[in-house]
Amino acid sequence: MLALFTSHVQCSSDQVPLQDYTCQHPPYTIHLFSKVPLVIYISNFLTPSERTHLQEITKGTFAHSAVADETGQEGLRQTRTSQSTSVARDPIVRCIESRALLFQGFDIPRSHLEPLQLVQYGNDERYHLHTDWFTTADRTTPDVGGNRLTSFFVYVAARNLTGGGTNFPVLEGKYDERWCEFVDCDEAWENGVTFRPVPGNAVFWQNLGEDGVGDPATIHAGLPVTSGYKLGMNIWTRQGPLDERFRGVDEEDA
Ligand SMILES: O=C(O)CCC(=O)C(=O)O
Ligand SMILES: [Fe+2]
Repeated sequence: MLALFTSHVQCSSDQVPLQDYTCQHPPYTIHLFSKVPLVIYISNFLTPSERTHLQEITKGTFAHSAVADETGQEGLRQTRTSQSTSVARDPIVRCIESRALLFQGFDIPRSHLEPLQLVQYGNDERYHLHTDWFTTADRTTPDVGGNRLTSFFVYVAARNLTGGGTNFPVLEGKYDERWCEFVDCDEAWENGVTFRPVPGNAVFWQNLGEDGVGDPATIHAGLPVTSGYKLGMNIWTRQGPLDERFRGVDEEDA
């Protein structure tokens, strides 16, 4: 979460020319996993060229991820050993933002999105059980748009990856074998559900109930990467608009 508060706009000189770019959404496929909480697995949410672009524009910008403790203090914790970075907004990133907004209907403005966050994991790195919604009032003030209404965790890259699935211990497993393409069917029944980190795919879920209260059933973890490399991306939608201070200035909004 540190990234949100140190968000900055970078323009690397080796960026591809974007003048001729037009935003086109890929024909992704949705698989409704759970209605309450709402959990949807999405295939082909990102195109291969978007995945490459995200890696190129964030090269060399990763720092150890910070998490907030119960008192709302940011700190480097053993709970999260991955490295993260905030993604600067450019036309391709804006296209991915638009897709995430459209996925949720026509009613959510761009100002409700936090800057996209990339998270990378090497060997033995993980993110222990947590919720994406905050439990303390000082993390959900109006200037940051309140709490996190929804999350997408998008798999951007996987190189020689074993482990590294996204585990929801409270969700119930499924019986139909077709789920095994998206869910780790070797996971012990009592461990809940582990989504497979397939590059381009994503898991979407709703953190808050209709009453705006955080749903404990959305607790999840990034399981340890037992070999290889995993790169993911958080797209978090707040309940309301974030201040420019946290979102970064967006010329297109002017
Ligand atoms: O790495 C994952 O699979 C999940 C990461 C996550 O939950 C987060 O960054 O909030
Ligand atoms: Fe998370």
